[in-house]
Amino acid sequence: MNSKAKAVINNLLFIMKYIAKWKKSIFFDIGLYSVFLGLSPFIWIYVPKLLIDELTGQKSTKRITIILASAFLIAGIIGYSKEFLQGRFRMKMNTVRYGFIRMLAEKTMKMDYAYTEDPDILKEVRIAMKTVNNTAEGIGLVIIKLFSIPGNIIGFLIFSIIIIQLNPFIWGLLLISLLLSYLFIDKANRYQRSCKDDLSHEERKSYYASIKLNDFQYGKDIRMYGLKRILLQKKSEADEKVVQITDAVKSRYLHAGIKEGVLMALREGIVYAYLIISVLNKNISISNFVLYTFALNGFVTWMQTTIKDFSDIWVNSLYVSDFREFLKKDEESSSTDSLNPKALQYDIVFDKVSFRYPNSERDILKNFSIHISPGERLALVGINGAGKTTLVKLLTRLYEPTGGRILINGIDIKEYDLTQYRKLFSVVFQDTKLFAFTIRENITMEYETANTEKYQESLRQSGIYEKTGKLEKKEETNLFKILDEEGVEFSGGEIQKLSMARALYKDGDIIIMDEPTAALDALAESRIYTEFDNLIKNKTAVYISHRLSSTRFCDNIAFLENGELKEYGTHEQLMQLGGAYAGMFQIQAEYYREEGHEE
Ligand SMILES: Nc1ncnc2c1ncn2[C@@H]1O[C@H](COP(=O)(O)OP(=O)(O)OP(=O)(O)O)[C@@H](O)[C@H]1O
Repeated sequence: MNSKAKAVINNLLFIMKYIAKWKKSIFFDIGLYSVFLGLSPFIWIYVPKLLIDELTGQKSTKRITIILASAFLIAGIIGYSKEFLQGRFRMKMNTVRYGFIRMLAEKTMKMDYAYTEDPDILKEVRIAMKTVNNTAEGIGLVIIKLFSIPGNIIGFLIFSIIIIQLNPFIWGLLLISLLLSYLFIDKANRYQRSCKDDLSHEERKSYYASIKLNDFQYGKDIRMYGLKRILLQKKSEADEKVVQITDAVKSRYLHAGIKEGVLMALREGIVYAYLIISVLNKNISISNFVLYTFALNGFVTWMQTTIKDFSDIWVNSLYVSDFREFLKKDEESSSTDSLNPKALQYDIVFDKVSFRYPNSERDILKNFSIHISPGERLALVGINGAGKTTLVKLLTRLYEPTGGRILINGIDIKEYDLTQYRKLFSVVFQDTKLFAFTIRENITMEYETANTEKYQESLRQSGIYEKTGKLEKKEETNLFKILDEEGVEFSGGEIQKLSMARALYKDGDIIIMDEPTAALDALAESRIYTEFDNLIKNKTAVYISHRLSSTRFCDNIAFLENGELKEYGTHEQLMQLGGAYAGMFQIQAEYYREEGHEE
C-alpha cells in the first residue's frame, strides 16, 4: 500500500476514533443506513421486470396489484428510514464536528506562544479551521462520506453480481471506463490541492481587511487616515486573486467533465448495442432487457457516486492530515522536572541571555546579564525597540532564550512547571487585551467569582471602582458593545486601570508593568506608578516606562540600548554618570518644565 493510501486510512481511523469517543451511536446508524441505501435501488430494477413478465405471461391482476403494493410499501419504508437516519446522523455529526472545533481551539491556546507571531503558522491555523468549520470540505465532508460509503459498497456488489451474470466483459468495460473518469477528476482534485496554500493566503488577507473594516477599535484610525480606501483596495485585490484561483480550479473540473462526457457516450453506445443484439439473438428476454438496462444505468450512477465519494475522501483526507499535523505542533511544555517555583521570595538572574526571534536574522538581546534581588523594584528603560518587552516575554516564558539562562532562586526557569510558574506573575502588558465579558469576569477571569470583596478591592485600588459603581449593572456590566448593546466602551486610561485591577486581583508574587499607563498623562502616570508600588508592598517588580520620572523611585534602573545593558544603577548614580540615561532624563525634564509641569 502506498503512503498516500496509508495516510487516508489513518485519517479515517483518526476520525472514527473520535466518533467512537463523542457519538458512538453514529456507527449503528451507519450500519442501518447502509443496508437501506444498498438495497433501495433494486426494488425499481426488479419491479419493471416482474411486471413485464406478468403482463406478457399470465396477466393476473391480483399478482400485479400485489407486486405494485409490495413495491410501494417496501420503497416507502426504506425511503422513510433513510431520511430519518440521515436527519438523525446530521444532528449527531454536528456534535462530532464541534468536538473537532473545540479540539482546535484548545490546541491554539496551548501552542507555543512563538507560533502566534509566525505568519506561516497563522496560515496553518486558517487551513485547520477550514477543515472543521463547515461540512462542504475537510473533516465534516469525510464524516458525511463515511456515512454513505458502506451502503454504496453494498449496492456496488449487488449490481456487480447482476451484471456479471449478463456478461463479465461488460462489467469489466464499465469498470475500466469509470476508473478512467476517476483519473480525470483526480487530476482536477490534485490541481485544487496544489492551490490550497495560495488560496488560504489570499483568503486570510481578505478576511483580515474585512475584520479590520468592521472592528470598532479601528474605527477612529480608519476614518482619520482615510484607511477605508486602502483596506477596501487590499480586500478587493485579495478577493480578485481568490476568484482567479477558484476559477482556475473550476475550469479544471469543467475539462474533466467534458472528457468524462465523451467517455460516457462511448460506454453507453457499446452497452446498448450489446443489449439490443442480445435481444435480437433471443439470448435475453424483453423483461431481462429492461432489468439489465436499469441495472446498467444504476451501476454506472452508483459507481460514479462511489468513485466521487472515495475521491472526496481522498482529497479531503489531505485536509485532515493538515489538521492532524497542526495538532502535533509543539505545545508549551513544562519541563521534565516540573518543579514548583512557589517560594517566600524570588531572586531573579539573567545570565548572559541572548535572544533572536524565530525567522529573524538579528539578535534582539546580546549577552544580557542582570540580577534582580527579592523585593527589588527594577526600572527597564531605553528607546523604542531596545528589547525591554522582549525581556518580559523571556522572563514570563512566552519565549525561550536562544543563549544563556534565566534563573529564579538559582534554578533555570525552564525547570519549573509552566502553569505554576506563570502563576507567579501579575503582568500588565503594553497592549493588554480585555474581553467582551463582564467587568467582573475581566478582572477575575472566572465564570463565577466567590471572592466579591477581593475583586472590588482591586477595582478600588486601581482607581476605577467609582466609575464601575455608577453603572446600572455595576461590575456585571459587559465591556464593549460587540456582543451586548448595553455594553460600555471605556476610555484608554480606564481600560488600563481595569488591566491593573486584573493584575492586582491575580496577586502574583512578581509584578511586571510594561508601560501600561501610556494612555495617561505624565503626572497621572507617575502617581499611578507610586500608588501601585505602595500596594504591592514587598513584592519584586519590574517597571517599564518611557517617562523616566515615573520610574526614578525604583531601586535600580537598567538602561537598554540595542539589546544590551548600557547603564545600570540608581537614579542618582546614573544622573551622576551623566550618560545616555541622564541625557534622556534632562531632555524630558526640560520638556515637562516647558509644558508647565513641576517635576
Ligand atoms: N515577534 C517578533 N518577531 C521578530 N521581531 C520582533 C518580534 N517582536 C519584536 N521584535 C523586534 O524586537 C525588537 C525589540 O522589541 P521590543 O518590543 O522588545 O522593544 P521595546 O524596547 O519593548 O520597545 P518599545 O519601547 O517600543 O515598546 C524590535 O526591533 C522589534 O521589531
